[in-house]
Amino acid sequence: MHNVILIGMPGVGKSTLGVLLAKTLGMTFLDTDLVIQDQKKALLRELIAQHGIDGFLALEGTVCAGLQAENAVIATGGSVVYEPEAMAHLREIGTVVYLKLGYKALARRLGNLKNRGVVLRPGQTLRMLYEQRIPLYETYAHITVDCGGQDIEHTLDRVLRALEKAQPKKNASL
Ligand SMILES: Nc1ncnc2c1ncn2[C@@H]1O[C@H](COP(=O)(O)OP(=O)(O)OP(=O)(O)O)[C@@H](O)[C@H]1O
Ligand SMILES: O=C(O)C1=C[C@@H](O)[C@@H](O)[C@H](O)C1
Ligand SMILES: [Mg+2]
Repeated sequence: MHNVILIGMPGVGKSTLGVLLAKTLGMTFLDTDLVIQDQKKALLRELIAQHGIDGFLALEGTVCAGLQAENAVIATGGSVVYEPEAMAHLREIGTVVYLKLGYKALARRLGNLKNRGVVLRPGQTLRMLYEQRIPLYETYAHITVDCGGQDIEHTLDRVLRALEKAQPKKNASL
């Protein structure tokens, strides 16, 4: 039943790092963005265009709140933290790891936001999105790993060490 769930801003490396982590730990890998696409038979950007931001978030929330997984590393979409039910479920089924990256590094990493389908509301800048989401990631994380200033292999090492050390605060109330 125990899973590792990666949360964090878009482009921080949840999907890229998640696969490597799963290989290293001998776990399976799930990407909730791909689960949504598979269940709905549409691309994320098509779903956002079709249902609007709130519709997409509701859909993402429902899929993630019902996610069944065992011994899996689960990369989530950056927007899942807007959905309390989904986050309660994810915290229940595993250890939630927040991959943290400073604003400047993230902005450099992200490039074109539109191609990623980030759920930005009209007038909302990346900086505003960052400020809004950071407290949510912090609230839901069992563990936080700083991914700044290092390549992916070093980040992988950091996550592995953090997981080894962690006593998941499974019963901690939010
Ligand atoms: N040190 C690093 N760690 C992780 N990713 C890195 C690093 N340096 C560069 N990258 C690049 O940053 C990008 C991370 O994108 P990725 O799709 O894994 O992010 P994500 O967190 O899954 O985003 P989303 O929420 O949109 O799904 C990749 O293109 C990856 O190659
Ligand atoms: O951070 C976000 O706003 C998103 C990230 C993607 O992974 C997708 O889940 C979706 O396109 C929204
Ligand atoms: Mg991803």
